[in-house]
Amino acid sequence: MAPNPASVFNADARQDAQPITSDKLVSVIHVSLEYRTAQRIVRATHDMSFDVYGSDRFVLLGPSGCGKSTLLKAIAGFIEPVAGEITLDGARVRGPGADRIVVFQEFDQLPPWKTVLQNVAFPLRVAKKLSRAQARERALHYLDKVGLASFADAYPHTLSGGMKQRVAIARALAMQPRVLLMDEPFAALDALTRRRMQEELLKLWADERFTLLFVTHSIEEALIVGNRVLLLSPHPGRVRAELNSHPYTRDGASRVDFQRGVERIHHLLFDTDEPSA
Ligand SMILES: Nc1ncnc2c1ncn2[C@@H]1O[C@H](COP(=O)(O)OP(=O)(O)OP(=O)(O)O)[C@@H](O)[C@H]1O
Repeated sequence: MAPNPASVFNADARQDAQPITSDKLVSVIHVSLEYRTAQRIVRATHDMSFDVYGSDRFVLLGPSGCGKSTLLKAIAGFIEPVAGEITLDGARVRGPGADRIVVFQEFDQLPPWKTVLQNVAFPLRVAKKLSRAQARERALHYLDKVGLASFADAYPHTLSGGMKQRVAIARALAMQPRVLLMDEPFAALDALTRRRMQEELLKLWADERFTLLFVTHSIEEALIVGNRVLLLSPHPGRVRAELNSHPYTRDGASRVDFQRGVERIHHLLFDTDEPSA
């Protein structure tokens, strides 16, 4: 992808908005993805390229059908490209692995027969081969990070949607993946909880500096969560633009700046007459 993408904000803000590190972690190189059914072939993405750097909060943003989820599944290793390749640390992605963990939108991603602690600890024992005590310790550490240490013995059905998503995030982070993949993780939450979860995610990121690849169709969410935002157009999904974002504060100037960013992205996504960057 272009090394110097446009900034949605003013020139001063741009310094904040470059990739966080220079370590190229995930590369999507001329990737096309398809679904084949008995009746037809659906091309979900066409010739897409971009790079995600270590500690990036990289957002895929676009309207329904632009292939965001498909792309995330391909990076997770569940779908193989029909053209191009995806690499992680320079090695071709050939299937799923514990180095890429996905958090989905659905609240039912936690086995209901396991407690919160067991939900977080179990994959650590299986995939990371930690002892029971080590897994418990690490699970409790990440449950504490998401504010749920006191719910360790609760079962998922007793938790709110936001709490379930926090458990899913703790479970993913506890695995310490190379990339955390999130597919509209807050889309099914009410607006207030969604906003709080976005802030909590940013706080977690500030503590842990994990690499995040986040899918959303909300422009506001993309600007809040991401430091880099890839805009996609649909049918088939293609890269429309890559933009930098930057952390914004609650002061008036920042809010105006934010609103301008939202409008600019809206224009880039939906108007055929694109303004120059
Ligand atoms: N299992 C499937 N079989 C056939 N076609 C599919 C399948 N899943 C997705 N598609 C098609 O692939 C294209 C991309 O879908 P995808 O779900 O990746 O888009 P998206 O940007 O994530 O959309 P949304 O925001 O609505 O989830 C769409 O045209 C969709 O109809």
